[in-house]
Amino acid sequence: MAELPSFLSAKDVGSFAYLTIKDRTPQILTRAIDTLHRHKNEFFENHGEEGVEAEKKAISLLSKLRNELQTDKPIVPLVEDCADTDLWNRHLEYQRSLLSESDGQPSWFRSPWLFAECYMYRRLHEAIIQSPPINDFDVFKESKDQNFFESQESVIALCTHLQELIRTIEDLDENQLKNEFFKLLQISLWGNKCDLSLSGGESSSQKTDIVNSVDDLKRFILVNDMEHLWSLLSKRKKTRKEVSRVYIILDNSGFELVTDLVLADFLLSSKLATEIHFHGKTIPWFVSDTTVRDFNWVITQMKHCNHKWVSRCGVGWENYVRVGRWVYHDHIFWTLPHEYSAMLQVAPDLYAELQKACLILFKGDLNYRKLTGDRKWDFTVPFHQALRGFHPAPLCSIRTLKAEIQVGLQPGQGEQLTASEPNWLTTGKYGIFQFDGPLRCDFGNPAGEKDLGSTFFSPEEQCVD
Ligand SMILES: O=P(O)(O)OC[C@H]1O[C@](O)(CO)[C@@H](O)[C@@H]1O
Ligand SMILES: [Mn+2]
Repeated sequence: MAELPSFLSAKDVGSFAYLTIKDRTPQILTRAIDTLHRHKNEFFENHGEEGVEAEKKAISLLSKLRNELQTDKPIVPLVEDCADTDLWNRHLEYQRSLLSESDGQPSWFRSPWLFAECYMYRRLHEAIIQSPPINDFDVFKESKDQNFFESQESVIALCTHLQELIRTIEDLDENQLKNEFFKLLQISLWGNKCDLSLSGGESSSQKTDIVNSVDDLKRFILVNDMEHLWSLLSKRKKTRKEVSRVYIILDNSGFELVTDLVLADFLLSSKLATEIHFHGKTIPWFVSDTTVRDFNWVITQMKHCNHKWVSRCGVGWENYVRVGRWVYHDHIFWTLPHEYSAMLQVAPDLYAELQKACLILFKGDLNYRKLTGDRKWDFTVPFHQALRGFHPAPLCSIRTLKAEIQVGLQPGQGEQLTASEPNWLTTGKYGIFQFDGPLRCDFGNPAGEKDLGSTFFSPEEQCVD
């Protein structure tokens, strides 16, 4: 068997991974320290002197962390006992085992980028939980909320569009329904431009009219498997006897989350799905990723908004959650450093859960890095191959490109882009809908039993009618 390509790593001086570890992560830690400082009075009001002492402790732990990172110290085991501590420390052992004696210890710049970057967010979390009584404080909450408020106009435009669509949805013919599906998919794709870790935590909200920009942006979609998604869901709708679950593995809160919820609403309203299962993060992650608090906060904000259609969305979505047509899940696996090909081994319960889906949508760049193992694949390697056995159900990555990794391109396509735009992989300007899985519609029966790790075929390998 051919050897696997190596991991992206900050040891490649000048690479995007290197610049992230060198510049962006210390900047994120500095902002976290500033945020704690700014909340000092609030900590005092809520907890008295104890709150102020906790703030000092968290700041000193974060400064120490920043120093370890900037001086490329060895990566040390986690100390605080949590549900995931053992898995993290075992993974660190595994990283050690990959190095030869002359390589020394895994360190910030010498480790795989995916591991080092995830570890940074996990250590940041450790600093907070080691500082009671402020151990529940989310240092990124403020910027996530700000992103939502700054995107107000786009949120209004999007909700107005959705409510008008729902009003006439029964009158739409197949083709019109498909066009609307494609439009909302693309809005959800471009919503992924708004993450806050690429900008080092700086504001990155949606200010342009996204509903009317999708046609102009189409030329920036490098892999477009939207037709597969339509074919899968519409076929299933026609033949359906029972539930059709679509899983959305969420990425960023704020505007991106609204685009995902709008898409989720459309999937139910159009009867392309009967249940939506969202997966979020259990801890603050990559600055802007969605936790259960963010999920509930966005819906509540929308419900109380004084704009009629925004509030209509909020009320409807709260109701979907109440009646169980929208289900929110989280799992520690999503904030481990493991690639998804390890899920079956590391989190078999989550793998089994994902097998109940008829389609899984993976939002965002980090999910793509974990799907493909964050390796230096050739641009033309098939997506199916890069997934290395991760096939719980038909799946699609919806991602704007923000890391030096992309598979499944046409021969020459990547090279051409590199020649004309050297930074095409990392600016978020380009996007993909990359699908893997059978186009049969009999998957994802929650009651039906399936073998763990059943073999799937990529669309190229099967007859599609
Ligand atoms: O929110 P997303 O789309 O997963 O993007 C996060 C991306 O931003 C970065 O943190 C930029 O450093 C990438 O490492 C990461 O893949
Ligand atoms: Mn993110």
